[in-house]
Amino acid sequence: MELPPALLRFEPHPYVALGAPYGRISPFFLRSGVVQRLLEAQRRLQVGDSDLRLIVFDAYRPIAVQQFMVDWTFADLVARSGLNVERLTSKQRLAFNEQVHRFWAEPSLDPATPPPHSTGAAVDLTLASASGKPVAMGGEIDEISERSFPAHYSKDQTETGKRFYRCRTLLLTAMASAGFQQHPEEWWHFSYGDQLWAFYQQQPTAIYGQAQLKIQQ
Ligand SMILES: C[C@@H](N)C(=O)N[C@H](C)C(=O)O
Ligand SMILES: [Zn+2]
Repeated sequence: MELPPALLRFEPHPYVALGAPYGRISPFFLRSGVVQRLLEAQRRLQVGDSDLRLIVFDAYRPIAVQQFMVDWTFADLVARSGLNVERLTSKQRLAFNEQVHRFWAEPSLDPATPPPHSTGAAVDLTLASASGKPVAMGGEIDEISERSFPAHYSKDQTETGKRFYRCRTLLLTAMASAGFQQHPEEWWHFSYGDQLWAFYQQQPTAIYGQAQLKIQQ
């Protein structure tokens, strides 16, 4: 189902804005059981601070979009390093690929290993103020750096570091209380019922495989 209005979303959607090939499929689709849990996570969050909300950055990702984002991230990393993508040595190519795949799942077409977001059970999100402004979390969503590790600020004793860590902990606590599993290296990525969730929650199998979406007319 599409995200209900009670849950905020980033608009324009960041990957649609980059030209990712969604066709007429919504990037804000999620399994209805996952949406119910997100609403529960937002309720739990607001018990502690009624001014805070969840804001969804990304949800459903067809495999063609996963491939597009892997390629886009690779090209972006190379460009930021000042190198030319056409002139990379195989060693350099391998090193950039490693960085990309530390944060992005393989766009696998094998139904036995669906990328998390292709299941409709994974969501990238953050906290927002009551007016919908994203809260500073000490790093951007999708940032390829150690700042993305959930515990990055855990030992930072500066006032800003402590604030970032407190906000990340608020997000994690609300999401975990509704049954979500956080990605071990991405503070913004959570899932309920996919393979990553099953692995860390010690469940025998995932609940959800790759989602087969019907295009909305
Ligand atoms: C990088 C981020 N947007 C993300 O979703 N990462 C996970 C691991 C994925 O690609 O499924
Ligand atoms: Zn994600």
